Order: sequence, then C-alpha cells, then structure tokens
Amino acid sequence: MITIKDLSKVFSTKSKTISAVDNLSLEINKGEIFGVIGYSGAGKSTFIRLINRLEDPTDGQVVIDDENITLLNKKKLRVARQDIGMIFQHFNLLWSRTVEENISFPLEIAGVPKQERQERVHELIRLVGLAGREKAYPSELSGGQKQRVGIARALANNPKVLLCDEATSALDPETTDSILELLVNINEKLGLTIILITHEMHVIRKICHRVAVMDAGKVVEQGDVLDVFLHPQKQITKKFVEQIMGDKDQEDALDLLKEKYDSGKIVRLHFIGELTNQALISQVAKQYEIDINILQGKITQTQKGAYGSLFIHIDGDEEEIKRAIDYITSTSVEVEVIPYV
Ligand SMILES: Nc1ncnc2c1ncn2[C@@H]1O[C@H](COP(=O)(O)OP(=O)(O)OP(=O)(O)O)[C@@H](O)[C@H]1O
Repeated sequence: MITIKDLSKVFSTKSKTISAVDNLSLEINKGEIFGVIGYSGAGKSTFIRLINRLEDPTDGQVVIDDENITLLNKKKLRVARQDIGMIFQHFNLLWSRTVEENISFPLEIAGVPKQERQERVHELIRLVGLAGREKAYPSELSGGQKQRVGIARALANNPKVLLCDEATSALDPETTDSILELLVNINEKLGLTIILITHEMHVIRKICHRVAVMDAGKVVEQGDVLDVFLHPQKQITKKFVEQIMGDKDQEDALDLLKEKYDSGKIVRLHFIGELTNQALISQVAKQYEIDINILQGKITQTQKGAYGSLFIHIDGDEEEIKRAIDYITSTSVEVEVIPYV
C-alpha cells in the first residue's frame, strides 16, 4: 500500500553534506502498525517527514495507493496530505485555540461546512476520550491530553495513513501506554495504517506488527516484531532487544544463582507464542518426582504473541530430571540446560 523506493535525503551545509536518509526502500501494508526504530541521528525524523513531503527528497519515491507523492505539485500535494495525518513529539497545537477549535482547524482548511465540522469534532472528541474538555486551552491540559488533541486533529479528515513522530517520547510511562493503547484502538477500529518512529523498543513491542531498524540513514534489519525480537541479526538490533529483555542483567544474576546450587540442574526455557508458562511448570512438577524452583525470567507480550525466557532450578533423581526435561522439550518450549556443576 505504501512503497518507499530508493529514498534519499542529503542536507548540505557550508562545511559538510549529510546523508540523513540513504537509499531507503520499504513496503508498508495497508492496516498495519509499522515501527521504525533507531538511535538519535539515524535519520528517522527525516524519513517520516519525507513521506508527507515536509521534507523534499533528494532522490527516490514515496507511493501511497498508487499515487506518487514525490511527483505532486504544491496544489495536488495539499489535497494528498489530507490522506496523511501526522502527530508530533511536542504536539504542535495552536495555543490560542481551544481543544475543539484545534481539532476543527484542518476541517476549516478543507472547507468543510460548519454544521458538519461540529459533528465531526464531537465524534473525534469522543473517539480520543476528551469529552468534557472541549473548551479547554492546550495550556490547561496534561501531556497525554495534548497528544489526544493531536491525534483527533490528525484524524479529522479521515486519513488513510497516520505518521507518528516520537509521539510518546515527551510522556511518562503510564501516559505513554494509554496513548499507545489509543493508537491500537484507532488502528483496529478504523483500519488505519500507522507508521511510527521511536527510539524506544517498548513502543515497538507494545503496538507494532512489523519493525525496521534504522542506522546511518539505512534500514539494516526488518521483519515481524516477534521474529526480530527472537532472532535479532545485527548488533544494533540486539541492543534494542536488550532494552526490553534486560539480557545483560539476567546473565549477571545467573552467575550468582549458579553459586547457590550444588545439585540438580538450572534450565532456561524459551517460550514463544500462546503457551502459558505456569501451566507447564505446575504440570511437570505434578507429573515427575522433582522439585522445581522458578529463579527468574521475563515473558513479554507483543502484538504477534508472547515470548520470553524463564530460568528454573530442577532438583531430584538424575534420571527423573532427565525425563522431566525430555517432556518439556516435547512441547514447543525450547530448553537449554545451563552448565554449572
Ligand atoms: N535541516 C537539516 N539540516 C542539516 N542537517 C540535518 C537537518 N535535519 C537533520 N539533519 C541531520 O541529519 C541526520 C539525521 O537526523 P534526524 O533528525 O532525521 O535523525 P533522528 O534519527 O530523527 O534523530 P533524533 O531522534 O535525534 O531527531 C543528523 O545527522 C542530523 O544532524
């Protein structure tokens, strides 16, 4: 639905030229939430601003539903932009306008008659959960409420695509989660395609279906979120995954645990998909003459299912431990015995 082909943006300053986006190609499907993650300076903001031509590309194409955005003249671009909503890290609201006037603004520009405008604003206010705050000014709102106004305004003209430029980076974790939930809700309810850029893996994990990792203006890795989490290929991707899974902390704590036990086995279980870990553990404990201790672990939920790992200590007769491990292996849980004695 959105095809980005060989897209490049070079900024030239007096002293140097910077290749902010470098020959980038991506396909984004209709109705998906597509995340682009990268560190500061990777070129994410430039990339997302090239999609609606807040920046003009040096080279390449952006095609949305067979319309080549890159080739449009100013007048046609203005019309095409009604199909591409955008929200920003710092909300970009009009401070002298109330909530309802902010949301109404793009409708006024599109020439929507007053009565229709009012109805649409009312509908949008309910959609984003701002009922009762219609007459408030942005300065009277919390960060989360301001972003809700931003979202309502971006949706005013029924866009096909919503671009989110670090939309939750200025918010605290709880507010971030409530805004992310709203985005999922809108994606499901309206079938809206969402492209978001972020430097936080939490945002990707929580709401994205697919992800691209950006480094130095290029996409270095991409795929389904669950696949990328489970099998990160590039070092930079592994670092982002560690943001969530805290692998480094887990390994450090494991060294301490190894010192604690002088019998039995420490086993790491990798869970993928719908399996419920507690059910499996209690079943194994009942079925075999062994003691199981849950040591540590982290199971996390993505849009495409759960995954994570759990360390357990199994003690008892060596043959019985082996039988229990064989049983766990026969389910779809991956088992890794950690050598320590
Ligand atoms: N208008 C501009 N003029 C010159 N250089 C620019 C301009 N905009 C961005 N750059 C440079 O392009 C590179 C990519 O910047 P960009 O803002 O797209 O990265 P980013 O991944 O969004 O990082 P951040 O999250 O810090 O904004 C950086 O080296 C930046 O300094």
